[in-house]
Amino acid sequence: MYTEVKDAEGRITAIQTDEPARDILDNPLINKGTAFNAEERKALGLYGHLPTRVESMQSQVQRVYRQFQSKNCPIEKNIFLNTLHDSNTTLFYKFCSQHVDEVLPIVYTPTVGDAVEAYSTDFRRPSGVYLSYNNREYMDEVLSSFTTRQIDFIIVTDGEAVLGIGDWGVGGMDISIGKLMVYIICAGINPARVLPIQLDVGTNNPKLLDDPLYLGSQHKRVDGEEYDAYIEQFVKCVEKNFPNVYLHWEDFGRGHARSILEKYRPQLCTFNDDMQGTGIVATANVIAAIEATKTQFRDHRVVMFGAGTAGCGIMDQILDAFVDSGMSREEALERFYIIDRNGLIVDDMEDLPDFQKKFARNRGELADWEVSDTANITLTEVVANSGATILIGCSTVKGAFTNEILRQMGKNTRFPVIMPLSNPTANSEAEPKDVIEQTEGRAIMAAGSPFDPVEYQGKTYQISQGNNAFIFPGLGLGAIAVKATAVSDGMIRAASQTLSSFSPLHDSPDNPVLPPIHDAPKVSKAVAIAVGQQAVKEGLSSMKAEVDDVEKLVELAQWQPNYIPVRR
Ligand SMILES: NC(=O)C1=CN([C@@H]2O[C@H](COP(=O)(O)OP(=O)(O)OC[C@H]3O[C@@H](n4cnc5c(N)ncnc54)[C@H](O)[C@@H]3O)[C@@H](O)[C@H]2O)C=CC1
Ligand SMILES: CC(=O)C(=O)O
Ligand SMILES: [Mg+2]
Repeated sequence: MYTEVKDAEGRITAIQTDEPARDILDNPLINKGTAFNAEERKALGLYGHLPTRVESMQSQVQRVYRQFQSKNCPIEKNIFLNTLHDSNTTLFYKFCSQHVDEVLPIVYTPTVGDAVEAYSTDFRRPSGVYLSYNNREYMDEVLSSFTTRQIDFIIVTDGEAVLGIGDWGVGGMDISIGKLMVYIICAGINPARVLPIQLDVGTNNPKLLDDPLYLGSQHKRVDGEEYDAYIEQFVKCVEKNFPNVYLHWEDFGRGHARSILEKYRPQLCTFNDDMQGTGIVATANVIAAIEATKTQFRDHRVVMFGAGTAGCGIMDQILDAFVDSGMSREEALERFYIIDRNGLIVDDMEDLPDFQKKFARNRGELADWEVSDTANITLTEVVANSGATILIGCSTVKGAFTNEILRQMGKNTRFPVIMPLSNPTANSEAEPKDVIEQTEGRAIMAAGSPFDPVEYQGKTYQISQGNNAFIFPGLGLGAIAVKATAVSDGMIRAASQTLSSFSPLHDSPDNPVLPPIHDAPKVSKAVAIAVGQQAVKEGLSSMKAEVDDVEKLVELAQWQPNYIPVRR
């Protein structure tokens, strides 16, 4: 056991522990390895357990960097960094904070996708909380065992729709862990106060069902009423054991993501990253693009390819932005088109889910469109007939934005907004190089995963990473800083407007739409302050005292990856 010693304002100033020497070195949250100084080594009984030389943290970081660089491929780097995380968490985050550009693609998209797929074959040690449907009677017991420390954040997944790679069952644990790392790198969430959780309800992935090494429950996914009851049990246990927690849902399947959020949003401080986080980033980009190109919302037509959790989540928020600009909802909806597996969603299609229905186009309005099959109107046809100015992809379909489509976007408008957002890199709807070339360098673009800059006609184009990583860390930090009781639409709008205000497009339409990803920590702090202020304004802060300085609360809630004294 260890306890945090805090000053009057709640900053952690020291760690007090009664653990034996070996346990201290095995506890990643307090271990400093070779950086334990002489005084600590003496007090904690560490002599003999460490090589003689006392190192500075910076010297440790240099060694980590050498070792990191010596790894031959991204997945080896991922394994190396996760091993470091599990042995010395503070050093891991210090290293990450100094090498954000190099580290994010390794602990997050795209490499985390490979780690999820290889979860069972590459398994080394358990990490996070596994809640199995088959052992559901122990759920409360398991969660209550984590109440010895303060938990501010839970990220939970059931692994059904991980990034764009599909159902990876228990391997989804690595996406919960990877996202928490992004929270900590970008927003300075305290790593001792987070809990990654995987709800193991089985898998429908035939490869996993046949794999003798698969580590999850090897049966088809539990669904329907049993699934809903399991989620209800989970939420109740979370509320009971962690009453003030921020509950983040990640990569649930299309059939569950939205219904879970809608059900629990009124009662919990909760957030769905794929729907809401992605929506905030895409909307921020659209707002920045419209402002920078000095156009009006009413001049635009928005096409979404892939009308699932992220796609419709994005369209909901862009719709709100159109309405905020002064249009009626009906007028705004006339400018929206969503496309799924059966082509453009039209109101005479049967069995449309509610989240698609509201964007369905009236069949009569399409009478003069030139299409080859009215029962399946393709993306190419929608882009040509609608005069789309904004094209977004959340379909997982690599290369869906063909050169013909990209060229048509360039014909439709001077500055087309093109966002192939599917992850990981291999699922992107378009290669940035094609987007730039086919639109003669005029596109305002963002992709979901990181891409190298593109050279075109003597100019270098930086490719923005339109990923919810720009938002969820700051949104979460802002919410916990003021002890928010909910994540309201107002807080979401505040996040989107703040991110938009950071857009380099405001200086010139030739600039990237988003700042570089290494600015995510700066952006996250600003987002946190705006979100916290909005929560206070809406009466959603549960702080006992009146809140007058949200910036200070945000700073107090932030953890820094620095060693602090450890003593007996
Ligand atoms: N950049 C970012 O921050 C984010 C990106 N995403 C990405 O968006 C993609 C989708 O994720 P979710 O919405 O969670 O999945 P989802 O499964 O809910 O949605 C995907 C949708 O695409 C449709 N689709 C599949 N094949 C299609 C085809 N050939 N033509 C038209 N539609 C097709 C599916 O029917 C489904 O409605 C993933 O690649 C994911 O990585 C998701 C969240 C955040
Ligand atoms: C980024 C993310 O949340 C996704 O691709 O699912
Ligand atoms: Mg996701």
